[in-house]
Amino acid sequence: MYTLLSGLYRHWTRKEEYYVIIIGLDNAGKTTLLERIKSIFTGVQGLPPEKIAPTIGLNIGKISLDKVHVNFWDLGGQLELHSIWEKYYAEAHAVIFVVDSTDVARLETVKSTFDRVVTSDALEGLPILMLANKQDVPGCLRVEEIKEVFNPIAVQLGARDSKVLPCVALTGSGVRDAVDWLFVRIQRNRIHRPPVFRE
Ligand SMILES: Nc1nc2c(ncn2[C@@H]2O[C@H](COP(=O)(O)OP(=O)(O)OP(=O)(O)O)[C@@H](O)[C@H]2O)c(=O)[nH]1
Ligand SMILES: [Mg+2]
Repeated sequence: MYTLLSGLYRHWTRKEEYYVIIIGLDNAGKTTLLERIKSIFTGVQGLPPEKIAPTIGLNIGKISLDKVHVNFWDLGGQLELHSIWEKYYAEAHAVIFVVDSTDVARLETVKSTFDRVVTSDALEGLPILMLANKQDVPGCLRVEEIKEVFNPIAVQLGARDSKVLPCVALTGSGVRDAVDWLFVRIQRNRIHRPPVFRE
């Protein structure tokens, strides 16, 4: 009886955890986004933008939504760091791919990088959210223009959930919508990539 009750108690009180990787080229605004997510969802002020340096290793953030923990892994975007991303794919439940909407010169590099990400076997079926960041900068690529560029690649996305959303990581505009969109999709995809359960 005791075993049954303690088993039920453990079942009820265990916490579900999901992992989201934040990737994209260097300077896209990934760490700024992570700090903004922390500020919005934990109420604890994240690092101010002027204190954020280029990421070499990994930055971690954790938020709770409806008693579910969502962990964010923000990885460095410099080209020589891209091979490290793959080490996190197997444990990820979703991908946020951040694009610098002002960086027209590197669109081809963004395309080939995104192409490698969406065709990676380890990420197959996972929700992918592309964030068109820095929408506050006059003259930047608008979401519709970015969608046009990435539509040919999106064909390879198959039946998985994917979306392009605008955001301004610097001010937080669009960040809540982005996380809300992702949260619904990772839960919807839980049969294919179940959460981690923590006691
Ligand atoms: N105007 C504007 N600038 C932004 C925005 N988000 C980030 N930035 C700036 O872009 C620069 C790079 O931001 P980071 O967050 O360090 O970029 P990152 O993608 O983490 O870069 P790596 O760690 O090198 O991969 C910083 O100067 C930020 O202040 C935004 O929404 N608007
Ligand atoms: Mg960074």
